[in-house]
Amino acid sequence: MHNGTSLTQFIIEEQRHIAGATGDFTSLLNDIVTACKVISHLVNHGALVGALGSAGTENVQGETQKKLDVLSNEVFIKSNEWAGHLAAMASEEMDAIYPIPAKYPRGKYLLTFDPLDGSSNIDVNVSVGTIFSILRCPGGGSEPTERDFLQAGTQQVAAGYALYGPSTMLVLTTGNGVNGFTLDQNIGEFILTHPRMQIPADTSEFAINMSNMRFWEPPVRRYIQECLDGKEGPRGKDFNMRWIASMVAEVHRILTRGGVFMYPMDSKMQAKGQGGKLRLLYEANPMSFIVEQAGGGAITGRERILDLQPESLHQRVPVILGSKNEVERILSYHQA
Ligand SMILES: O=P(O)(O)OC[C@H]1O[C@](O)(COP(=O)(O)O)[C@@H](O)[C@@H]1O
Ligand SMILES: [Mg+2]
Ligand SMILES: [Mg+2]
Repeated sequence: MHNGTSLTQFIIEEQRHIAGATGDFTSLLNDIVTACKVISHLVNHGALVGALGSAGTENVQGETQKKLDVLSNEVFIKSNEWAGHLAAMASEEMDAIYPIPAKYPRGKYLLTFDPLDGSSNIDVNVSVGTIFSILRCPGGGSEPTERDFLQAGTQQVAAGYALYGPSTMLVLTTGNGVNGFTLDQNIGEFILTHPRMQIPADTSEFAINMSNMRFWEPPVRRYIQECLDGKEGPRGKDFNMRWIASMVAEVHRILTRGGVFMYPMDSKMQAKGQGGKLRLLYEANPMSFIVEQAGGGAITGRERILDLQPESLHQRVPVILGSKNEVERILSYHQA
């Protein structure tokens, strides 16, 4: 595929290599893309469309929802519930699964999504995103259940994210590499600008929320300390640090120039009985699929994320992903 190809064209081409894919998959992806375009408009217009501030409600994770969390969730539901490709959806902002209402036909796919990622950055005009993952519904989709969503990340048919930054981009994998598209606001179409994205195996850049340092496990503390020791330390080279607090923006930086992103397990979360910060089904799994398809690695610290068997819809896991050699080094520190 050459630069300048539209996303619509690209999706039709991609469908050709997916076993059993019919037009359903193509138009499902197009509906998701439409939802991201609408959310991009809301993000870009912020206060002008009343999209800033708190919604005054809490989601199942006990987090205060932002207006844009709720608005983006509604946009995703409205764009994807009517066309007959889905059996059900699941979202960060909805406690239970959302079976497609009886007034619409049901289809063979399941969609999980984080409608607005990086919510703490909305009101300060820093890049945010949307993350999504597509699964097949066991049993064809007539009576979908929560259990149907609890599939290992290796079962994903496709995954992607939209990044609402200086430009709006969409990055997608269907298991055949990773491609990035930029929204041409003039024609309202995503255009292929970043074909076959690859993550460099080595890096000198790490991303972690340092304010949690005193709660980290020894392997993570050792890895970060060695990065901070730089040239004078065992790594023999200096490292730079970044933390945007929007997972989508961190992963996009890593896809573009390498790096390692870490939201590891820590004693504060353990004390709360929490399995991590980020959610397996609609953050860790789709991002791990994309990162692995771009030549990187994605682990919990001790295991490959895509091999995990999900136990619940909003399950949280530790996430360490990015440049392959760094991720393998961090894995070895956990195994040591
Ligand atoms: O506030 P912290 O500890 O920096 O955490 C930031 C992390 O939390 C998240 O914002 C969680 O995602 P949501 O905004 O979708 O809830 C990630 O995007 C980001 O990596
Ligand atoms: Mg998120
Ligand atoms: Mg979110």
